[in-house]
Amino acid sequence: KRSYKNYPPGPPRMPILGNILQIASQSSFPSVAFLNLSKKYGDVMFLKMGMVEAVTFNSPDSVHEILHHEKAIDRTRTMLPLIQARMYGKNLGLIFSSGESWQKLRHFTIRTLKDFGFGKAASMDVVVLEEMDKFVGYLETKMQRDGVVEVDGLFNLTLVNMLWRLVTGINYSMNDKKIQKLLKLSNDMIKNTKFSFDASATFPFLWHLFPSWSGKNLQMMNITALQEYCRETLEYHRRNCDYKNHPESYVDVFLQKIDETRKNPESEFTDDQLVLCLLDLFQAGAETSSQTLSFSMLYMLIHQDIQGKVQKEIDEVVGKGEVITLDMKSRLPYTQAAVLECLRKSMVAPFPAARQATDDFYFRDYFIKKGTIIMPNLECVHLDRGIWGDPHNFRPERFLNKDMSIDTKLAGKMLLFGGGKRVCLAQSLAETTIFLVLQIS
Ligand code: HEM
Repeated sequence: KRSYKNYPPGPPRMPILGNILQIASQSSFPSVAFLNLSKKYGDVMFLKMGMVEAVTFNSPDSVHEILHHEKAIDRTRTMLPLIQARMYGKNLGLIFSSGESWQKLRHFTIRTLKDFGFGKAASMDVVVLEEMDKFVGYLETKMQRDGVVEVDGLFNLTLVNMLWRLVTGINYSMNDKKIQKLLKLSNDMIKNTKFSFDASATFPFLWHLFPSWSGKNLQMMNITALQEYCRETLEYHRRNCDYKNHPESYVDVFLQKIDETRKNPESEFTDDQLVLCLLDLFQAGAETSSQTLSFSMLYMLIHQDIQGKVQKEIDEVVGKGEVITLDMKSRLPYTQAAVLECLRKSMVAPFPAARQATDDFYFRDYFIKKGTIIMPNLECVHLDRGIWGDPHNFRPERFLNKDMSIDTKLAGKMLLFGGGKRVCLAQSLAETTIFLVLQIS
């Protein structure tokens, strides 16, 4: 029998279910449920969800500390069958991989994408403006034809195109049926994976025993289709591009690396790794930014007065017939503040992909056992009264100093992109595209 001595406090556990019912009774959003429970049990809280043992962190200090903790860097691939299947049962890719292989691939990916203009003002301006041109054209046609557009997922393709031009060199049209289907599959997959209550995580044996009921069949179908698409992309480049002499994208440089290291059985650069890196960039890149933009659009629609102030500032700075570019950012402080407030309020990923304790350790006076799932609740930071005063209000002015400069200290308190060594590798790209896309829309 497990002894829970010195573990962080938490609600009493029921046999088999653990704390699932207590969590579900609080809210269908785990981040809100954890925050509510933490008011009674403390900011660092032990929870059992079926077979999963987790520690959640629900205050800005504890979240910050655990994100940077050296024993909480690894992800949880080994215990989640869905993630295992996604990674062909190996330690592959960028999001769920760990150890030296993850470190090398992360480093390679950041460096290579930067070489192709990732996050650089001049190249991002061009890519974003071209894609937004296509987007606006698509919107106009759709409005003329149907009279309405659905905002959910509206930005997905535009954002994938911005990213995919750097990653693969491919540029899809807004009406491309194949990419639309893949985006839908990816979207469905993310929506169907609710970590805390997902049978694949909490009761893996149910997932295997009842593949249809538990959603296993559907998830596996989606994941296989996405993996195949990434493999086709790789093969297309191998057959049709002069990647050896003129690499024109991340995929081309990766293929060069595969060739260079082919004789080394320990090499990180393999076909499966490239498939997983593409899959990770595709899934992480499309959904998060797109959801953030959809929410931002909603906030702007609800707060017409703020939208009016943003428009006025843009009209004063950007001349007639001129297009907005990143170098104008410093002359648009109110607009910057409004974008920051949109980012603070939208919080589309309240939990980073879960991490796992690599070893036994003590956090404050609490014992955390090797293998425990680590769940920092990022949302609690964005809702903290101590930091924001009135966190539930939409108020861009909070980010402005008296002299209309941005309060960078306050902006730095946001944790939308996680933190520590596993911080989102595309933070600057995401912030840049969101700033430009919002202003152009
Ligand atoms: C608004 C947009 C975005 C948000 C809110 C977001 C948020 C996050 C968060 C919270 C994490 C986990 C960090 C941690 O564990 O501390 C993460 C990781 C990651 N994100 Fe993003 N992200 C966004 C856009 C993107 C884009 C555009 C890409 C693609 C280029 C991307 C690629 C990744 C990858 C590959 C990781 C895994 C990094 C690692 O484990 O080393 N993200 N992101």
